Amino acid sequence: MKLNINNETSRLRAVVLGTAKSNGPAPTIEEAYDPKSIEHIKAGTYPTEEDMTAEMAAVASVLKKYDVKVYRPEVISDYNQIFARDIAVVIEDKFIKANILPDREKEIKAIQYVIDEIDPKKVFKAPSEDIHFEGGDIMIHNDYIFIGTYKGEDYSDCIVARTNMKGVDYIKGLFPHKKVIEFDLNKSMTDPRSNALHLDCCFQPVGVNKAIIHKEGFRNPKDYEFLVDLFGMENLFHIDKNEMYSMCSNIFSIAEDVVISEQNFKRLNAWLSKNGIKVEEVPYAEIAKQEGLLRCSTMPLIRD
Ligand SMILES: NC(=[NH2+])NCCC[C@H](N)C(=O)O
Repeated sequence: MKLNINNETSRLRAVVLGTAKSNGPAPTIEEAYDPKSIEHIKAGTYPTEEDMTAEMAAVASVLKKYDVKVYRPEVISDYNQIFARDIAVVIEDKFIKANILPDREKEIKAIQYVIDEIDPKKVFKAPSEDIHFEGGDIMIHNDYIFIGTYKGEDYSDCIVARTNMKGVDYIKGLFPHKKVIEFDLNKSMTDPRSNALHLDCCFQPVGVNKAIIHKEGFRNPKDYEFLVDLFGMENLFHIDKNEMYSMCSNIFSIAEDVVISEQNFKRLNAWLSKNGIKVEEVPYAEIAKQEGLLRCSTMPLIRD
């Protein structure tokens, strides 16, 4: 398989879509690693395997309709394998295994059969354990690579901060010809409305020249201003903290003019349609309870 990813929106040909099968019983509060899951565990509304499996099947059928080759992870029993995005990242023709949160370490094994189809010279793994990065924080945007990180002094105690500056530097070293820009994100282990868990929870390019953005997700206003200058204010769709909480920035592009989005994102979906982007609506509100959505549960391998 020849990998090819240069941006977030070119026509998709092959993708890994996570699975909710054998997701295991609802975790305890101690086992959870994001504040939105904790909120639902406490409220007794943590999503069921049955509901999440049905939601992911709806995504699989949209991908099938567009003739996208879909790979699913092999099922590891009682293990959360929904968020395929984070376990590796494909940039150009390289497959880079993530150094992920230890709770999620086993997820990569389940796609070894996909990795086996890639030229081993194109498969990378960071050389040391203290280099942290997850796919949800990394976005290729043509000449740029955008990376979400957290520069707070409490990084090592913060389980919602998944990419450190060593991770940023590692990616920089692999792609010296790209402009690698890091963004310092706001994190909260207690309030999901103030937690930009990954970069794709507060920002994502869409269409040809547009993007969805949550200003308050950025710790440093200069990072937000950089994106305003790059995309142009008129091309940005701003979401508020409740929309970030619903994961509005985490839709998934099949092409510059086709996205998969959640059926309840009325304001966003209307803006997309108005801008000539076809919206394939799916139900994904149960998965959203785990602080991830469509981008998080997909890992593109080949785009045009
Ligand atoms: N790319 C993403 N935003 N992934 C979301 C992952 C959510 C998952 N509950 C975690 O904390 O790891």
